[in-house]
Amino acid sequence: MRLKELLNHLLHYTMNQEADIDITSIEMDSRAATPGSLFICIEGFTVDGHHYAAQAVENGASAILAQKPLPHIVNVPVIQVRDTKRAMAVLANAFYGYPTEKLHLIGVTGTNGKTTTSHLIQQVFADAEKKVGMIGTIGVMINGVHHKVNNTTPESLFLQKAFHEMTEEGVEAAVMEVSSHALDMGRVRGCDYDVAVFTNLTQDHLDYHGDMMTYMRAKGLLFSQLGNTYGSAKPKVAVLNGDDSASEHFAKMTAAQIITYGIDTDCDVTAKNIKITGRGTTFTLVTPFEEREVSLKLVGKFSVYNVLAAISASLVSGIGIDSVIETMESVKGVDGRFETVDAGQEFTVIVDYAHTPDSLENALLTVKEFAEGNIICIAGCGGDRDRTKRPLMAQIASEHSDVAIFTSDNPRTEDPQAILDEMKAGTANDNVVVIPDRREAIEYAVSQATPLDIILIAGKGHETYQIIGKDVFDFDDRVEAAKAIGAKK
Ligand SMILES: CC(=O)N[C@H]1[C@@H](OP(=O)(O)OP(=O)(O)OC[C@H]2O[C@@H](n3ccc(=O)[nH]c3=O)[C@H](O)[C@@H]2O)O[C@H](CO)[C@@H](O)[C@@H]1O[C@H](C)C(=O)N[C@@H](C)C(=O)N[C@H](CCC(=O)O)C(=O)O
Ligand SMILES: Nc1ncnc2c1ncn2[C@@H]1O[C@H](COP(=O)(O)OP(=O)(O)OP(=O)(O)O)[C@@H](O)[C@H]1O
Ligand SMILES: N[C@H](CCC[C@H](N)C(=O)O)C(=O)O
Ligand SMILES: [Mg+2]
Repeated sequence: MRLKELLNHLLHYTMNQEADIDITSIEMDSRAATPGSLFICIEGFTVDGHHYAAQAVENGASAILAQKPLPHIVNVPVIQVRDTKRAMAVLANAFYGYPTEKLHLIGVTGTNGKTTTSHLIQQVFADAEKKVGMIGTIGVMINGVHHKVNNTTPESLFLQKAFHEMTEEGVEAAVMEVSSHALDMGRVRGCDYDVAVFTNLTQDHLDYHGDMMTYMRAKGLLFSQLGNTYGSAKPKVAVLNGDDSASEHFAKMTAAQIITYGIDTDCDVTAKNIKITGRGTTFTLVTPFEEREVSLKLVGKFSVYNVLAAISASLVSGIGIDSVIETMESVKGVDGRFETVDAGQEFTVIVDYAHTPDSLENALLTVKEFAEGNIICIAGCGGDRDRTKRPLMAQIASEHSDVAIFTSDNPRTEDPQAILDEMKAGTANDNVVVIPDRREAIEYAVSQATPLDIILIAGKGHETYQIIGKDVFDFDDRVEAAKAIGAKK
């Protein structure tokens, strides 16, 4: 695309020189710049991309977009705007041909359940033989092909590129997790959502947002961004959890139509007669049109919420109810979410991604519903993350288990023992054992387990690494548990 044509999409900018050049890629990392690139300087949390403009030019970049003067760059055009991140969202969208306007785009936000709900919706579309894409914690999937990502919701440049690839592959619908960080940092600006789903709001990420009200407002941006297309054949829909009071705020923030789901309050889509066992969950689904019996392989009340959210989003997306229910009944689970490890042992081992107070409590209460022996819970709290959730998670772990083992979960640049001390301060219960090394913690849990016991290994789910300092080591709770079971035999 010609640079001038691209810049036509911006209202205001200044330029140090006239240039009629072709732009073949947009990059925000100087190391990826090549001849033909427009390099965008982003002020990050760790470094300032403006310092890398010269390196981008050395690597061949044909133009630079900045929000500060760069007088030392004279050989290539320097375009200056007020806010490069905002401009990047506009330019990436234009460069890739406004891909989300060609997709049925579903965004899922909330503290817990985004990955699970997104996977359920994705599976509905795949089973209905629609080409589908997905973006989230576990990666980017385009027509069943997996690509790794660094963020649950990537930067606008990466997002628009992924959507473009989806349209090139003939994808009709895309479902994505929308994190509060992404909403706050403008990563999803310009995404044309058709359906926005809210799972729930409980404590997390207060290191970033500061307080719950600010955290909630960030989540609300998804609903205020949901387009207003009255009279259109394809209305925009907000799918809200009626049992969570934050939905009242989101309902006010959107001009879209609203459908509510829930269990405890009067909602459009609801579940009654819920029966939970260790092997699955059954309930009666009630929609505005009919009642249907549903039998899930997923366990726990929280799973019913995710399923109701996914059913609502799928129905408003035009998928027939028979097909939607068939998918819900067939889904065995999501990678690292309530995943059982079976290495021939007589006790149960469950690996789960609960890393917030609410999700840990839900996971443990679910285990309690069917536990016949002791519950042994392994829990840890991430370093360089919300410190205020540490004592809360510790208290929940010890209160709802017979043995609580506190261990490391990605200590990152913090001292692992200091994180454990902050956890330990949250509980006076005497059923707590502190074992900083996660492998040893798992070995200890396995050594203590007797038939009928349940070990819940929380926090890392699908993760296949442990981050200590800045180093990333191979580590998979499922593999470690199987090894420990093998060694016990
Ligand atoms: C705090 C935060 O959100 N950081 C994000 C941010 O990184 P940063 O600000 O540190 O970037 P930086 O390293 O300072 O670099 C600034 C600029 O200089 C450029 N640069 C840098 C070095 C160089 O040699 N050349 C160069 O051009 C970089 O490419 C970048 O454009 O921009 C990066 C690129 O988009 C993100 O990957 C990174 O997310 C980090 C990994 C992260 O951990 N983020 C978390 C807090 C987050 O966003 N989490 C949510 C999920 C939460 C949930 O699941 O509930 C998420 O959506 O992932
Ligand atoms: N609806 C829910 N309500 C409460 N807890 C849930 C819910 N769904 C899942 N969980 C718990 O939260 C954990 C994480 O679930 P999931 O990965 O789906 O959430 P997420 O919102 O994508 O998390 P992240 O913010 O890390 O991407 C699960 O392992 C489970 O313990
Ligand atoms: N998206 C979450 C994931 C946390 C997973 C947990 N294992 C940890 O490292 O704290 C975060 O980045 O805060
Ligand atoms: Mg997720």
